[in-house]
Parts: sequence; C-alpha cells; structure tokens
Amino acid sequence: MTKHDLTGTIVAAHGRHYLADVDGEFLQCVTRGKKTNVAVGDIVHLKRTSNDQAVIEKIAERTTLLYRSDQYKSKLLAANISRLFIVIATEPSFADDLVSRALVACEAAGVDAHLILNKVDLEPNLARARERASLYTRLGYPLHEVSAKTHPDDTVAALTPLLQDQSSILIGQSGMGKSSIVNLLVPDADIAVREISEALDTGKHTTTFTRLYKLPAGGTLIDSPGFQEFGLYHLTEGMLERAFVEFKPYLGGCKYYNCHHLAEPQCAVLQAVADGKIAKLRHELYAQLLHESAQTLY
Ligand SMILES: Nc1nc2c(ncn2[C@@H]2O[C@H](COP(=O)(O)OP(=O)(O)OP(=O)(O)O)[C@@H](O)[C@H]2O)c(=O)[nH]1
Ligand SMILES: [Zn+2]
Repeated sequence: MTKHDLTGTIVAAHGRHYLADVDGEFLQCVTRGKKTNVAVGDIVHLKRTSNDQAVIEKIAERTTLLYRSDQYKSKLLAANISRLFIVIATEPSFADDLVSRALVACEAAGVDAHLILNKVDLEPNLARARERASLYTRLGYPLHEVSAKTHPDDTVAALTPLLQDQSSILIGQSGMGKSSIVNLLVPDADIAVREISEALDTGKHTTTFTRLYKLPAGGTLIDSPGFQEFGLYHLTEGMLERAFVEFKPYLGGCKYYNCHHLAEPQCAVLQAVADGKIAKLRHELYAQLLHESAQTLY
C-alpha cells in the first residue's frame, strides 16, 4: 500500500462513471480501459488521480452479486447485498412475473428476499392484493404490510429492524411507492441524491441511477430505479430448477435424471403441478426462463 491507495464503497453508478465513498468523502471514479464490471455496493481499491478523482484498481471479492441479463448484455444491479425487498402495492396492480424473477435472482445469488405490500390503506384492493401475495408467503417469503403515505411512522417501525445490520436493496415497479418508502427510511435522501448527482456530474439525470445510502439506524440501503424487465439469461438450467424453492422436494424424483420438467413422462415436478402443490404460474415462469436462457446468438 502506498499513500495513494484507498479503499471505498461504490455508492452510485451512471454509465461508466462511479462514485466511491472513502471515509465519508466522495471520489469520482473510472475503471481502467472500457471495463464496466463495477456495481453499486462494491468495495474497491482506488488510486487517487486528483483531489476528487480516482481510478478503480481492484474490486474486492463479493459476498453476493445481483444482475440481470439477456442474450446481448448483462447489467450489474448490486454487489454485497444480504437482503432484497420487493415493493408491491394494492394499486396499481403488480406483475407476478417481475416478483418471481426477482425471487429467482435472489435464490440464485444467495440473497434473502422479502416482500413489502404498500398502500394497505386502499382497502377495496387489499383482499385481492393479499390473495395474490399469498402465492409468495406460502413459499416462505416474508411479507410486510405498510402504508408509507398514511402510516409513515408505523412503516419506519416495521422496516427498521429488518434493515439494521443488513446491506439491502429495494426494488419495485413504477408507482408501487418505492420512493415514498426510501424517503421515510432515509430522511435526507433528497440531499444525498443531489450531492451524489453533483459529484457524479450527471446533470439532469438525477433519478436514473442506482445509489447506496447509509441508514440512520445502521445498515445500508440501495435504491435502484424502477425496472420493467428482469432477464435471467445467465442462469443455467440447474440453477433455475433450484431457484424455484417449491421444486426442491421433487428434484431427483423424476424418471429421467436429466428431466427438464417441461413435458417428460413421470416428471415429479409436473405431477406436483397437476396435484396443485406447485403453482401453475410459477411453473410457467420456470418454463419461460428456461426457454429464454436457451436462446443463443447467431
Ligand atoms: N394511498 C397510498 N398512496 C401511496 C402510498 N405510498 C405511496 N403512495 C402514492 O403512490 C404514488 C407513487 O409513489 P412513489 O413513491 O412515487 O412510487 P415509486 O414506486 O417510487 O414510483 P416511481 O417514482 O414511478 O418509480 C404517489 O402518488 C404516492 O403518493 C400509500 O401508502 N398509500
Ligand atoms: Zn421432471
């Protein structure tokens, strides 16, 4: 280590521009060459190149890495997170496809997944939302009901213990109330975003980048911009079947050891779907993900 060597945490990423927090000081960072393999949450070793700039020399080994991909490219979502919260709401209606994809990504990455059902004050839709969310609670994923707008204090009280001592990420489709929740958990989020975007020099693109906040009660929280697609092209067939937690009791019970659980005779997974032990919706997504990851480029 020379006196120029520093260690920091990546707190924001915008294209190939990164911002590292080094003991409370923000440094603008770039990678060497054209590399874009840095994620928010990464611990990096830096070499300072000017007063507020540095080059990323090395990325420390990650405990976890979440990313999404299609056959063309992959996009790193966050590194070193221990827990992911998917925000859903009574309205607008949430997409099961995105919820399950996020859950599968968590299983594959070894990240703990929780659901937050927001806007429980909108009672006409509450029963339906609970019913739909029960698909996930029956699989063992915890669900936390909140109303960020009408019960802000209760929302903070419910979520704070779950965030303490964790490195968390909050994701959700547009309109679910993710920003409302972040603003409750990080009281000075707006100031932090302004500081970060100034330091990153992103101009007007202030809301489109992933950023990491330190929480007042301990722990860190990554806020990632709304997502509409969640490709999991990088997951192999073996990873996929294990990422559907409800398949576990049936794996190994199929007639063929290399069963794809799609149309094979005497498939234990298909039998469980027929018996109502595995939800059809989830098995359909499994088939869809298998199909997607089998797409090859020509
Ligand atoms: N009734 C009700 N409305 C809420 C609640 N939380 C948020 N909202 C409203 O829902 C809308 C969306 O909230 P945001 O926090 O902007 O949602 P977001 O998920 O960050 O959405 P994007 O900014 O589009 O990514 C806003 O009009 C909020 O006022 C809640 O608990 N109850
Ligand atoms: Zn099978």
